Amino acid sequence: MSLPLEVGRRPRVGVMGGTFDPIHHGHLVAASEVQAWYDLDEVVFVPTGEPWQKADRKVSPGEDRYLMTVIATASNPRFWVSRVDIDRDGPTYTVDTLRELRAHYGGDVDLYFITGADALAQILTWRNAEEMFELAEFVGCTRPGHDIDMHTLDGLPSDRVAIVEIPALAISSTDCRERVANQEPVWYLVPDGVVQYIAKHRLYADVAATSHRPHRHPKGGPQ
Ligand SMILES: Nc1ncnc2c1ncn2[C@@H]1O[C@H](COP(=O)(O)OP(=O)(O)OP(=O)(O)O)[C@@H](O)[C@H]1O
Ligand SMILES: O=C(O)c1ccc[n+]([C@@H]2O[C@H](COP(=O)([O-])O)[C@@H](O)[C@H]2O)c1
Repeated sequence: MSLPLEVGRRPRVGVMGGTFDPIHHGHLVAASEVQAWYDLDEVVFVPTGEPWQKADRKVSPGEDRYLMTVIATASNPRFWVSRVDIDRDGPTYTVDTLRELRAHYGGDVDLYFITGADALAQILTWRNAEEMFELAEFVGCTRPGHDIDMHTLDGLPSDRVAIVEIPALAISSTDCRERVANQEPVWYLVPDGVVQYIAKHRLYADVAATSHRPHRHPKGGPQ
């Protein structure tokens, strides 16, 4: 489902694809910033079905990632969540996502695919990259700890790729999963409803934990 879009101009829609295992405030801030910068009518969040570039690690069931994404985005009238990727069998390719979304809007739409700027450097390894750039413009959000070397953008069509600086949120899903496994808080890193969903469904309990607790300093400091 999506909003009735503004009559009289070609709709502008952001596409925020991600594994969202779990969705966190870094994702939400990126989507919100790009929505504002590009005056987007709406942003559709698309949880990945089978993220083939993450095949070496365990990913939570699509239904859990979909529901957490719905919970996280529910309060924003410009955000909605699509099942196109989790309902498609086989590895998820963005070119298929963009084709399906374009069909959903009847073809007459400008799509903006929102991604971490670091991910842009890998984008030529994605399936049918050339067609992807015809289907959407790509907006890379700068992300703390992932400084972008502009040379990594060589080879990308400059008229279809933009970089947007967003407020620094040093949050990653990996860190959230490790915190849960280690019984450390994820409050305020992910939306409140997502904290509750993770606890209720006992997600990430078996993830290898790495402690974030402060080390006890021999001469005192935080206890
Ligand atoms: N803190 C953040 N700020 C801005 N963009 C982010 C942030 N974290 C992730 N992204 C971007 O959001 C998209 C979806 O990311 P994904 O679901 O893989 O989250 P992640 O935190 O990178 O996950 P993981 O740690 O499991 O690899 C990617 O394009 C990624 O670059
Ligand atoms: O199309 C591809 O080949 C491709 C390869 C890697 C990632 N993607 C997409 O990029 C988005 C972010 O992926 P990830 O793995 O960082 O969560 C998500 O929508 C993925 O489907 C797409």
